[in-house]
Amino acid sequence: MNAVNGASGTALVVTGLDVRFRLRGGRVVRAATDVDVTLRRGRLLALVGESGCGKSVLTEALTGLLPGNAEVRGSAVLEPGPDGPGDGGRAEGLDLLTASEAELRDTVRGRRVGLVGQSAGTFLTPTRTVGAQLREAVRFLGGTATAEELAARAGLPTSALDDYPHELSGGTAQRAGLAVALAGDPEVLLADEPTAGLDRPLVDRTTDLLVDLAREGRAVLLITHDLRAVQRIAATGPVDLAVMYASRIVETGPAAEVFAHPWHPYTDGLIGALPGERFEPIPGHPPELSDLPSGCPFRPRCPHAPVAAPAPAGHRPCTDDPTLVSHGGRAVACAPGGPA
Ligand SMILES: Nc1ncnc2c1ncn2[C@@H]1O[C@H](COP(=O)(O)OP(=O)(O)OP(=O)(O)O)[C@@H](O)[C@H]1O
Repeated sequence: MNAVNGASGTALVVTGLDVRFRLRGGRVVRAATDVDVTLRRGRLLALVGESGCGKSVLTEALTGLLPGNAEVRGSAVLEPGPDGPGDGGRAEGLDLLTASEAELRDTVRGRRVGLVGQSAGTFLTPTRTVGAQLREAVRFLGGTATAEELAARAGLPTSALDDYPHELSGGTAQRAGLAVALAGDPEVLLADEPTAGLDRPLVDRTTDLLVDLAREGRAVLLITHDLRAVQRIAATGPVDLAVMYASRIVETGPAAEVFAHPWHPYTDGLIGALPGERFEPIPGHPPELSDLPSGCPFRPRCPHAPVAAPAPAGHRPCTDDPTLVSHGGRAVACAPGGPA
């Protein structure tokens, strides 16, 4: 195992991703708007934002699992693997948004892009042991690791290989799901709320594992509501942060830097709401994605918006522009708290 050993560089580049759901009656839900995200080998990208802002839709778009009423634009290029062109001999990368279902099934899902979901244990077949299912996943995906090696990699006790899924605790089931996701030795790992429902020590163990998997050379996307968990791993790990609001990324950058100096007022509000920080919730609610305002969707909740007083000393005036702009290794929309 470990086709990814110590790899670095870009693994997956999402550019201008738009996802819209057309509903009966003509209503349109904008679940992703002009999303730019880069996953790098050797790093974990934590994607945070309030419920319903479009985080899961991103992973569904990347794995070709969006429902039939979705309209998708943009690109999501899976770069050639760390060992060169690899699957299909492609040197130019594979756009996951236009790849055929057969290509995604036969060369991408599980093999190059692994998926870990919430309650990972629930997708395991109830009538077969975890070990049997792990061995089958390795065979099917053409992996080389043994079930025991995968268990060790995912922090799953070897004794759990003889258990049936219903015999696993929540944390052990989550690690079983992680072991299955690693069966094809994917270079990209998408983890959507993998710590939901776990207690704090298990949250810490799971997030530490994901950081370790990134350190080995994988590109890891962690979607979570748990900003506190991200703050903890950001202190020492190779962790980037992307903050999503109302279908748009509003700020990205190295997580430790963003936590120390958030530029976007929404990022500042999320961090300020943490226990140990100001512990103040952001007033108001996110807008309906089927009724987004023009300009900046955060404007109605923003303390720096034009309706409020003129920009306080040391802050730039609100631009009402939701476009993400790069500043060095970071990018931010508007940024009243950002670089002058
Ligand atoms: N098939 C669908 N048809 C219509 N709207 C959808 C569909 N799937 C998702 N949505 C909408 O897209 C938006 C984004 O959903 P998504 O699940 O990505 O949010 P999220 O940020 O992951 O939320 P949470 O943190 O609660 O999981 C939501 O408003 C959701 O209602």
